[in-house]
Amino acid sequence: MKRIDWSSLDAAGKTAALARPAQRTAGDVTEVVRTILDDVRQRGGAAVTDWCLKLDKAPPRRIAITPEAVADARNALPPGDVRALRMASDNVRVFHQATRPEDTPFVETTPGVRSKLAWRPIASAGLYIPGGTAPLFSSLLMLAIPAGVAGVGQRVAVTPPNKEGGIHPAMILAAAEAELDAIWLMGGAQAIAALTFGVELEDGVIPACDKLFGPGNAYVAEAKKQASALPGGPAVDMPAGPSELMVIVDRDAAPEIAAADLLSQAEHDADAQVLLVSTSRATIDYILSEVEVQVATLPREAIARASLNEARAILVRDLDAAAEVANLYGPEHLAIQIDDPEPLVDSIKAAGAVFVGRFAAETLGDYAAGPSHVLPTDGGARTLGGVTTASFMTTMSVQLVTEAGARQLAPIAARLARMEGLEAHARAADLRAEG
Ligand SMILES: NC(=O)c1ccc[n+]([C@@H]2O[C@H](COP(=O)([O-])OP(=O)(O)OC[C@H]3O[C@@H](n4cnc5c(N)ncnc54)[C@H](O)[C@@H]3O)[C@@H](O)[C@H]2O)c1
Ligand SMILES: N[C@H](CO)Cc1c[nH]c[nH+]1
Ligand SMILES: [Zn+2]
Repeated sequence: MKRIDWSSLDAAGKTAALARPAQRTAGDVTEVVRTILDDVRQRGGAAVTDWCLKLDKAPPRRIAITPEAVADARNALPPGDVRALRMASDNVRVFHQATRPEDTPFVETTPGVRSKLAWRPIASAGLYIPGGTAPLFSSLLMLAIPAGVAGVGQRVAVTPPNKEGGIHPAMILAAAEAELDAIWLMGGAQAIAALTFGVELEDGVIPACDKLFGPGNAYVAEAKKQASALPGGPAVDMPAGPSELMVIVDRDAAPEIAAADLLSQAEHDADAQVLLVSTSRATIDYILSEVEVQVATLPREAIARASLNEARAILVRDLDAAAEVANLYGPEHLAIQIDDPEPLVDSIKAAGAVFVGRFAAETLGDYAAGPSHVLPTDGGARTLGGVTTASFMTTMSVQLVTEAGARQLAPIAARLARMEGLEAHARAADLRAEG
């Protein structure tokens, strides 16, 4: 872990200290992804199949979420796993139902001129569920449930096959909880390409989707970025790449808790980044030695250690400086483990999700608290929030004008139109002013 003394840095030094590390996988990611997207654009389903075989050793496959498939999946899991999945789904659904945006009331700006904002679901959403190194069925809940609550017409979910070319039973149960009728086994940039262009495959047709959602590794994140830049390409939710966690602690923090939280995100990916920020050098020392103890016991030790190479331990003078670090970095997750955390929470302006207090483990948010864990990485939190039902919706204004309203407002609009030199606009307004 790199150690940084924040108060010794000038502005350029601070920016450099918080720069995201070059991703280990970065090398030729841009070019590889461009090649895959071009190929799928030109050759459609045949190209998707070739890339799936080449990269994931299994052809794309449609898994129907039938009652039999769900029963098999349930039988394959211990009852406690099934209950946990049900509880997580319920919490995600309850949270998203309660936070689904509603139409605003009408606002009368001029007597007889009333407008409101109306929310509408998008028609189709492509949902990418990561599965390269772990089957993240929790991400399925975090995308497909909010999309369903929003009322999206068509939800198309994709996830990579496991090492045996199959699917984890929990993925099927999660799909059933989210009321999906199918999930496609395909991953990486080729899956994003399929959702972008729409393709015909042996098992059926994947439609081109209006907007693509979901987290993923560097290939997936780059593919979403390139797809959205294509003329007429899909919208995308946000950069949601390798996981990030910043933990802010004071001298009273529990080292084993802070260390466990840092490792919980480090174990995601060699490219994940974790940062520790503290007002106390001694606390940083305790936590770093605790990280060493705990990492050696993890099944994904190698991934976590690779991630820790790019971790940061930042000593700050006070909590104002800690807020400065957080707001400059804009972490995907921010955990605040200090005495009296509320004032610091108020000064945070850029984070995907904030976990307040020692009991608020980031892991609870990953699985079961309710809000979606699909959150912006790479500083996206400075301008973007995480996935919500609103991400699957659009607003349109609805404008109602009475005759009396038009008499008052049309002359103003006509005048402004003529000031802009737009005579046809002005005449359309004039006709209303005349009644
Ligand atoms: N920001 C968020 O909200 C959030 C949420 C959950 C997970 N995540 C992140 O999602 C990521 C999941 O990554 P993952 O790798 O386990 O699964 P993944 O599904 O994102 O990626 C696996 C796919 O990558 C492709 N791929 C792998 N190596 C390749 C290569 N050399 N060339 C071309 N394509 C290649 C394969 O086709 C494979 O199907 C992690 O980084 C995790 O931190 C982020
Ligand atoms: N921490 C991830 C988001 O960065 C989400 C996740 C899924 N499963 C476990 N964690
Ligand atoms: Zn996680």
